[in-house]
Amino acid sequence: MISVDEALSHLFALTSPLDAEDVPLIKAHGRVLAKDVHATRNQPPFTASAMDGYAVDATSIKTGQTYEVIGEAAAGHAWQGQVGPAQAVRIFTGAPLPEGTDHVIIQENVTRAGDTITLDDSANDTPFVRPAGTDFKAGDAIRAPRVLTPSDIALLASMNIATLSVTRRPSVAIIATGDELVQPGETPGPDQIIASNSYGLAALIRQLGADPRLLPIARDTRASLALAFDLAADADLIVTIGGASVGDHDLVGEVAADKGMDRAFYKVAMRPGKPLMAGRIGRTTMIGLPGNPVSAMVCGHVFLAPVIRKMLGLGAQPALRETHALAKPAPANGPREHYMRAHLGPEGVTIFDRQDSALLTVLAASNCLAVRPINDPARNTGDQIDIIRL
Ligand SMILES: Nc1nc2c(c(=O)[nH]1)N[C@H]1C(S)=C(S)[C@@H](COP(=O)(O)OP(=O)(O)OC[C@H]3O[C@@H](n4cnc5c(N)ncnc54)[C@H](O)[C@@H]3O)O[C@H]1N2
Ligand code: MOO
Repeated sequence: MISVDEALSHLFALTSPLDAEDVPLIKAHGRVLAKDVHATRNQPPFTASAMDGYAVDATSIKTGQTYEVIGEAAAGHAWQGQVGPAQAVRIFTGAPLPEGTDHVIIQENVTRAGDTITLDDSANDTPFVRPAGTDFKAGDAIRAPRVLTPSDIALLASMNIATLSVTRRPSVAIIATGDELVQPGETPGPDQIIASNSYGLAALIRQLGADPRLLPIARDTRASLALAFDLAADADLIVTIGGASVGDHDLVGEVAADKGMDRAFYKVAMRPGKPLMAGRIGRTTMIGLPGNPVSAMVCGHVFLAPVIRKMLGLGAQPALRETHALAKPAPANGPREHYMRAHLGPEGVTIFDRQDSALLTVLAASNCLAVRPINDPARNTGDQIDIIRL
């Protein structure tokens, strides 16, 4: 058995970042920027008013000063001309400041009579202008790689970037295996259960920015599994679920070998997730996850997520860990790294008592995995412990 770190290194060696494709800005949210982007203009492109009021020359401002209002500037409608001493231009938020002005007096601070305004004593020193290029300047960069957020999309739009280069979404084929499985919504026989892992993993894969493809459930026969592998052949990543252990009906390893899998490893010193396997079939990486529902989901967070991030060009990093205090004592750990279902709250980390890898209710109640190193001794309330957020 190899360690979790060794398994991850093997998985990173099996995968490379995918190529890039161009997408319109409206489709770019959540995608990974593949090439640096440079602003094509300054923002604002001119010195702009930040308020509704009157544009004047700042040196003229004093209580009681009067100005003749000689024109109007609105957003999208600059006032052309030169503003002289004792003159002002009516101005609105977003309008370019006219020549000869560098200050906006907000309209609340003047008294207007016809075309004359008089400054109140409440006029202050704040210029209420946004100099050209205060937000960004032409040539300023947004660096790749980066998962594009809604804020990034707004900034890219402002930079006048209509199309951008993003990493292609990995296509991930999911093969659930087992005679006992039916799809959600079907009527199970008395000895059948519902395929849950495939749906949970598909959700995780989509959340990570990849495209999950659910294949029909493969039955516990070589022919059915072989057909599923053939259907998955054009995927970037094949994920099988179940059939990975040592039972007579655990055929995934054998059929993958028939399909030419170059196996990188089988079995990892972790709980849950021991019967994990991985390798390459042609150009496609294959990860065989254990069938127990919680095992499959934990392996999804610990292995699948870092692999997908690497394929997206986000680097080869294990799942992010944080350290928090235990809210409750934890028993000693054994010879496998243990990813314990737990809840992180204001009081700290509470590890659930029930850790059976078939309990999806416990997983759903968890918001993190508490990571216990091999042979970690018993821990007390207040001890620091590593967690991975779910
Ligand atoms: N003698 C041994 N038996 C087992 C060992 C072992 O080392 N020696 N390891 C155990 C561990 S740990 C795990 S994990 C399981 C994993 O076995 P498989 O990957 O072969 O999984 P299956 O036997 O196919 O299924 C296990 C369990 O999970 C259910 N299952 C499978 N697929 C799904 C799915 N898509 N959705 C929901 N549930 C699923 C399946 O019905 C079984 O109940 O092996 C132990 N045995
Ligand atoms: O390792 Mo199994 O994945 O413990 O349930």
